Amino acid sequence: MGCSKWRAAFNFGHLKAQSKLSVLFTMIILFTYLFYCLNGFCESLPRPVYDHHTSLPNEFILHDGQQTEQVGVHNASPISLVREQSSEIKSGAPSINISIANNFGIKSFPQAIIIGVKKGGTRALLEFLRIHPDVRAVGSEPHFFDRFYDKGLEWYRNLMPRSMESQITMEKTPSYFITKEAPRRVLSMSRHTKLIVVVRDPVTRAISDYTQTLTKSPGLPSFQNLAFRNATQGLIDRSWSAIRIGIYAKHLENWLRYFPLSRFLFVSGERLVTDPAGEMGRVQDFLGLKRVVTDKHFYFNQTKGFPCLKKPEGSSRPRCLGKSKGRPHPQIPSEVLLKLRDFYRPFNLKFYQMTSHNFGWD
Ligand SMILES: Nc1ncnc2c1ncn2[C@@H]1O[C@H](COP(=O)(O)OS(=O)(=O)O)[C@@H](OP(=O)(O)O)[C@H]1O
Repeated sequence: MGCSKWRAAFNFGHLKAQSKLSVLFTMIILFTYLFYCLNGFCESLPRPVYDHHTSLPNEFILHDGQQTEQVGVHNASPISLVREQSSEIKSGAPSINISIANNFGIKSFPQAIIIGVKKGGTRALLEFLRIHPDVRAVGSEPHFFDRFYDKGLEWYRNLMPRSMESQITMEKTPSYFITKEAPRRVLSMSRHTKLIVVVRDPVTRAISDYTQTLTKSPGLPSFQNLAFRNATQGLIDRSWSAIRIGIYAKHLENWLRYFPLSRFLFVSGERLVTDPAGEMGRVQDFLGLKRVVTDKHFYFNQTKGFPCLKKPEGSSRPRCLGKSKGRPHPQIPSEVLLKLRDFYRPFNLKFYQMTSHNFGWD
């Protein structure tokens, strides 16, 4: 009798230990699975290409003529992100995409793109935006919608940094604004894409553009030699890209064939220098972001002659943009400048009308 009691007690104890063991085992499996998922390994499962537009669940979005159903919301944990650093902000050299391992979140198509204009202040805008915790951006210019479109949307999405549900993905490629096919291509990715254009006085922009080319090719003819088709008649050479890019009204007309004006934000390149916080306020409102980037993030660097960041992302030290941003321009004869101003005036006025915004270049 005593023996059978002891045997029953032993069996019960054995069962208890077994169930404890199985609970422990299940928990180990669960934790391992969770750990792997949080590190992004679950993402290697095949997934459809979809538009990350949280406000439009289950909407059908066009991808180059094909319809793809948007699949639910993303599961992501709110863990702080290590961001990519743009080398441009440090050295002024063309940006190298230094991707620091960050396996949280997913790679989404950009919901907002800085589409132009070249030499408008696009790098400054992107770096200022990257301070915002809800913005994830590619450091380098992907040039997908102009140069690499044949690589396909998946290639493009893979270039994007991982982002959380609450964050927006962005990129900047200023040449999109003047690329004829770009608006149709962006539309086929998502008609909800927000488009930001940083515009600057086209005359200063042209000189800035020329200055950049001059640093790469020091033997370049003078600005006036390139700007005029016939110097004596004062005929401007519109085929020169430095001139052509500044005809903003013409390029915008092309974009407006595909996107409504409400999808655009025009940022003043001049105000981005004189009042970066004010302009950033407009940008954050347009992107539906909390106004996190404010005047406390900027200081005016007298030596550089431009606003710099007090504490850019991933750094505790103040930082200015590199040497290629804010270069001194060559002196251009005043009669050349006058002719250029006359040339651009009607286009500028048209651009003011189209955007309902007077940028004050005339
Ligand atoms: N904060 C700050 N620091 C430095 N530079 C600034 C800043 N804000 C605007 N800018 C102006 O940005 C101009 C370069 O424009 P982009 O960045 O659009 O150039 S690029 O198209 O990407 O090459 C650059 O043109 P240049 O002055 O001709 O070098 C600057 O005038």
